[in-house]
Amino acid sequence: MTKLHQSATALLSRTLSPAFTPPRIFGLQIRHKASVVDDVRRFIPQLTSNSGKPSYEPATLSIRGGPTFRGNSFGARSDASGEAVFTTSLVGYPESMTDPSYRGQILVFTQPLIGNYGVPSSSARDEYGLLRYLESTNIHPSGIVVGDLAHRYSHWSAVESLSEWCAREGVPGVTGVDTREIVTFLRERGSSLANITVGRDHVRGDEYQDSADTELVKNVSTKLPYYVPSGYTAAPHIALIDCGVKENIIRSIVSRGASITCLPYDYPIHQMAENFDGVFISNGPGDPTKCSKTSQNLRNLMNLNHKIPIMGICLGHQLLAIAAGAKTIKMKYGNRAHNIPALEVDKEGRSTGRCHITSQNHGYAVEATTLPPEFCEYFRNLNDGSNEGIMHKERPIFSTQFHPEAKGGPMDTSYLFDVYLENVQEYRQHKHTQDLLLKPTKHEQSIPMPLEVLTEKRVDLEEGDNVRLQI
Ligand SMILES: NC(=O)CC[C@H](N)C(=O)O
Repeated sequence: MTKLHQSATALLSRTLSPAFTPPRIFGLQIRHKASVVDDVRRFIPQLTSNSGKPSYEPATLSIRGGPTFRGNSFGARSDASGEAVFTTSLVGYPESMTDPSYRGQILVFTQPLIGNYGVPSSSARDEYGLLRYLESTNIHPSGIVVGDLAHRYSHWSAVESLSEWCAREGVPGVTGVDTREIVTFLRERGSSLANITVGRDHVRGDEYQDSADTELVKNVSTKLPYYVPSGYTAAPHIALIDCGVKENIIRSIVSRGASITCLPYDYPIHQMAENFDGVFISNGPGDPTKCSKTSQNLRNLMNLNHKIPIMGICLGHQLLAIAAGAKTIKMKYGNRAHNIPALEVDKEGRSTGRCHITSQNHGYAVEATTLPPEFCEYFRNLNDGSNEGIMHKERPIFSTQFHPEAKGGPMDTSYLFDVYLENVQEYRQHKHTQDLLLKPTKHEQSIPMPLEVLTEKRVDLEEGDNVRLQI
């Protein structure tokens, strides 16, 4: 059993160490200043007209080389194009729609009634300054398809209807179509490009745009580093490579007592790693092979620093696997659901007997057979046998295809954040001991502040950025 497996087992039954009790004092964090990317062009086609008022007109969903489904529009009066994918999740449409990993896709919900509990505030923040209800500030799919849109909604947290929200965000929706038939087609044929047209029929010559052709990760990643404090003065400090991070990933880390600096997806982390106690790679949209800058930086990091703990989720998992030398494939129609069984396996690939119900949203997967000998599979999908996680056999490095931070659940695998922070704490103690041995006079306070280090070392920060990034 590796150390990671041992600590995972131990963590299932134990409570967190006092160092990780939730903080009580919280500093103001600056994510809202540094990470808002509203100057970035969304991947949606030109709006035909967008009054901000919901449109209820005849609308179509047409699949390239496949059928056209006629229904009615809701949300924005605009056309949309993108890869049509489906999710079988029963709840959590506001969270799914604000997951940056859906950027540029047309999202079909198989749960027939969508919108019945409305949409919560997109500006409410929690004690960490993180969005309280949503995974990012914007809707990311280019269009939404539902069987039966609920015009009336009821929930204590709702501030608007699904249709009003989509209209405000410039995202069109189609309702009144048979989503069972759409999904049957997508399962047979695989995820396909599709168009939504509002107020008119789809005509020959309407182009199908493939969001994979755009720089998806670049568009959703933070443009500048920003800092999210945990509230502790001497908290462990994590470098999070933001490929389109979901708010609840950040929350899952800071609520466990570590502070985070979120870095742009192409940040040369290997040049900076000694300033952090751990590295985290987030989820994100698109094909992982298109994000080669990030996987190259990770490869350099793993070559240079043999001890730093690393954890990745979803796209982060795929990028870590690529950095290690493995290959990824495009799946036929992907896995998007909140109830997918992932079996834990040991170094020899045998079941440990532990199976978790997991939340997922991905169209690519790591080919476990291509992993180098120093890595092994960590979890495996019990439905289709696809890879669900990898781990380094000796070093504190692991990643999962599923989402341990899933909101609103299932929470089965949230213990993996505890495993990661345990690794971080251990590494930090090791670094501290080394420091004392090498430089006995060094005091903890001399650890450079993230911003000092970032502004000093990052050459392409623009003048004045450090002013915006006051901590
Ligand atoms: N949720 C994610 O990070 C998705 C990863 C990747 N874009 C995929 O579809 O496989």
